[in-house]
Amino acid sequence: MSIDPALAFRGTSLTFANGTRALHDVDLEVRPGEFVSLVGPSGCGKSTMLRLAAGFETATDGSVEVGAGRLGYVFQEATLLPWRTVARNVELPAELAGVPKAERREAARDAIERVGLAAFAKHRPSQLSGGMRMRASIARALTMRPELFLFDEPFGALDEITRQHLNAEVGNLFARDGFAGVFVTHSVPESVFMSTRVVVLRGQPGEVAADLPVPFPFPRDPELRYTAEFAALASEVSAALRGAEQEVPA
Ligand SMILES: Nc1ncnc2c1ncn2[C@@H]1O[C@H](COP(=O)(O)OP(=O)(O)OP(=O)(O)O)[C@@H](O)[C@H]1O
Repeated sequence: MSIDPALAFRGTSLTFANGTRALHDVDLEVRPGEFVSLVGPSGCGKSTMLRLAAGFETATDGSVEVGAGRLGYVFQEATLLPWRTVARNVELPAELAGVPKAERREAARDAIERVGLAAFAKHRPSQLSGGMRMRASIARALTMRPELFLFDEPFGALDEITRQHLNAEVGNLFARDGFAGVFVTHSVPESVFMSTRVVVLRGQPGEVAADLPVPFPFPRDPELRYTAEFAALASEVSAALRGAEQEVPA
């Protein structure tokens, strides 16, 4: 018996009201237990795909199906409220959803613990590093126990070491919780390290140019990055990306 996809784009196209064609006839399924990275040239529609999955945009042709389930969304910016502590920021989605106080405090405590921020729960965002703010943002999404977890280039502004730590931590969360993940990035090594599949898009309008499985088991050791198998796959993704960037837009 096949499992229903957590997310499916079926012949999906989106043209914005101003005439910009962002996506053209995209077919992509993400199943529970898959972590799919989207890479592609700037403007090829990666963020638009996440916004469609979250219901912030509507397809102009084809459909976007999201399996019945809870959604987590982590943005490029941590988007924390500066006047609230980490704990109060993390409990905000549950608060807005009307979850009773004791229950949402417990969920926030658990999520903060899991991203390694327990000692900073009472700090305000301005007292944290960029990496810690992003951890808080991930914890906030975790409180909703997402079955589909969307990441819009969350680590682009971080230094390389912090980024690699967070790559491994999100990988551990994925290995433990088994959500379906969709992760937008401009980094080829990050896409390979994080994913069970890398989807390369070309634009504009955005279309799927390549879909490459990544066979390494989870949890993944950061040292994986220095193996020959990893280098071979990363160079395959880079080649597909170079091909996608050279194509003349329609
Ligand atoms: N609300 C909007 N109205 C009109 N055009 C839009 C809107 N949002 C995005 N676009 C356009 O749609 C195209 C796809 O944008 P999108 O942000 O999805 O690309 P992206 O691949 O995520 O880019 P980047 O890698 O630079 O973040 C771009 O040409 C962008 O300018």
